[in-house]
Amino acid sequence: MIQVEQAYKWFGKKQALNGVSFALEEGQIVGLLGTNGAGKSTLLKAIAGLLPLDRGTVTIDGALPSIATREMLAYLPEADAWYPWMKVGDAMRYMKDMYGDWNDKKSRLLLEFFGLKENAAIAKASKGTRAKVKLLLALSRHAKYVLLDEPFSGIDPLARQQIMEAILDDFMEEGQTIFMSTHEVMEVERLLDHVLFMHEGRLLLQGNAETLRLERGKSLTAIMKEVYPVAHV
Ligand SMILES: Nc1ncnc2c1ncn2[C@@H]1O[C@H](COP(=O)(O)OP(=O)(O)OP(=O)(O)O)[C@@H](O)[C@H]1O
Repeated sequence: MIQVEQAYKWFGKKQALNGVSFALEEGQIVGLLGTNGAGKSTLLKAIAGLLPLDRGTVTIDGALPSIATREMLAYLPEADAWYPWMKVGDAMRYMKDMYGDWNDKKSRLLLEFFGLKENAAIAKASKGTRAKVKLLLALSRHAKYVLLDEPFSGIDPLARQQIMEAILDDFMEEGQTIFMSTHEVMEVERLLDHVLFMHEGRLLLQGNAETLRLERGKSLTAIMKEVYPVAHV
């Protein structure tokens, strides 16, 4: 279980997290939805063990973020995570060397699914192709928790749908938890088991997706419009 309790983070005077608390059960697809600057990336980095909180705690299966918890987490960052000279195959080998849970068979299937070439230079690839490389690198690990920060950014809408369906049907592993940030609630609505709505460092609403839909008699997309201050949607 990923547990976040009373998380606070400041960057100078800017407060990025303002008392965020939640717990994520295993085996779920969780959406982290929110406005620009809501604190989504900051929260994911704190869980990934890349950014210390100023106050509060993150625990992963009861342990504070450390080298050991990083082994349990695959993290897809918003920024590119490879050296500029790397080809797709170099990035795959780099991740294989870094993480003992790299799954060669799955990485081959993902390579084929995304239509990527091992000898293609990543730096010269389109934004959408680079997003696919990042997804390949994150999903090829046999990690219990997969953190995806804006994973579909730059990928065209048609391909996004196919990728989401493939993640759900073919690439998500038993018991794995996928926690992903996105602005596109309508696109991911069908995928999500659980949802967190963030705004200006706070959680506005969170819960089981189906329960929220039943309680409020509307889609997550409509709920999102309802919970966010109009000027910021
Ligand atoms: N390294 C940093 N230095 C200074 N301010 C930062 C830093 N990282 C984040 N912030 C600020 O903290 C706030 C939260 O940023 P964060 O990137 O977590 O939001 P986000 O929800 O991921 O936004 P977006 O959807 O636009 O990517 C923003 O106001 C941002 O400008």
